[in-house]
Order: sequence, then C-alpha cells, then structure tokens
Amino acid sequence: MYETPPWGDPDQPSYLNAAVVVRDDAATARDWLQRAQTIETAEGRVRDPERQFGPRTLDVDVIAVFDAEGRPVRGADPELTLPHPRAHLRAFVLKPWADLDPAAELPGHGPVAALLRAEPAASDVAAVRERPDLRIQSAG
Ligand SMILES: Nc1ncnc2c1ncn2[C@@H]1O[C@H](COP(=O)(O)OP(=O)(O)OP(=O)(O)O)[C@@H](O)[C@H]1O
Ligand SMILES: Nc1nc2c(c(=O)[nH]1)N=C(CO)CN2
Repeated sequence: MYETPPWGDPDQPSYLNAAVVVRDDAATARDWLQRAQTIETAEGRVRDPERQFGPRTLDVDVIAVFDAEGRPVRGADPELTLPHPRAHLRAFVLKPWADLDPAAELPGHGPVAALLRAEPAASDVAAVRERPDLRIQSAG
C-alpha cells in the first residue's frame, strides 16, 4: 500500500494506492473489468460525478491485460481502453507495479521502471510513500 498525493485534481486528500498482478488464463479482459467493478460495487463505491479526477472511496482500474501467450490485449472502447490510457503518466500506478514486478512492461510505452525515471512520473515518484502498516484484506 502507498500513500500518494492527489493527481489531476489537487483539492482533495491523499489517496491510498496499490497494484495487484493477477493471473487467470480463462478470464477475458472484459472479465477483469467486470471483476473490478464488482469489487467497487461490493465496497459501496461513492464518487462525485462532477469531478473526473475527484475523490472516490474506491477505484479499481484495469491497467494492462496479457493473453495466455503473453501478448498484450489492446482496445479503444471507452468502456474498456487497454492499456489504461493514463497509466504511463501516473507514478501512483507505476511505482506500486514496478515494486511488485521490476521487469514489468506497459504495452506501447515500454518498461515501467524506465517510465518512472522519465517525466512526468519522475517528478511525482518521490512523493509516493510506502505504507507497510496497511494491508489489503482478502475477502475469500
Ligand atoms: N482500463 C480501464 N479500467 C477501468 N475502467 C475503464 C478502463 N477503460 C475504460 N474504462 C471505463 O471508464 C469508466 C470510468 O471509470 P473510472 O470511474 O474508474 O474512471 P476515472 O476514475 O474517472 O478516471 P481514470 O480512468 O483516469 O482513473 C468505467 O465505467 C469504465 O467502463
Ligand atoms: N494519487 C492519486 N490520484 C488520483 C487517483 C489515484 O488513484 N491516486 N485516481 C484518480 C482517478 O482517476 C485521480 N487522482
């Protein structure tokens, strides 16, 4: 878990961010979106519809999906854009992901570790603060 300054809309409290790398060869990209949205709903997600990057109680995004052969799934559908169109700009996504998998690659943008050394993420990464005192609890 990481505490991160608000990105895109500064007038709100810090966020808690985390990344997970999950594998299920039977799941499609749509399944991952549906699973993400099921978790948001189950946790009673609340957000302000007027503020695109405003506060929300929980947001689960699908950053990148790879098929069973390891090929990236791509898509421009507004309901599911892959890779996530803003992931490469966000230290709060890249840093937790690189810590889990230092060799991670964001399709179309290259190694996550290199993205963290380049702007705009490089300027934001120092403010991404580890919170080892906090854990995501597994429901099942
Ligand atoms: N890769 C993706 N992951 C999650 N949602 C996506 C993705 N691509 C498109 N969407 C769509 O975006 C819509 C809004 O999602 P969400 O509220 O998480 O976005 P946001 O928090 O406003 O912005 P951001 O996506 O930049 O975090 C969802 O209804 C979903 O269908
Ligand atoms: N630090 C941080 N800032 C954000 C985040 C987030 O998860 N972390 N999500 C947003 C929604 O798009 C907008 N801004």
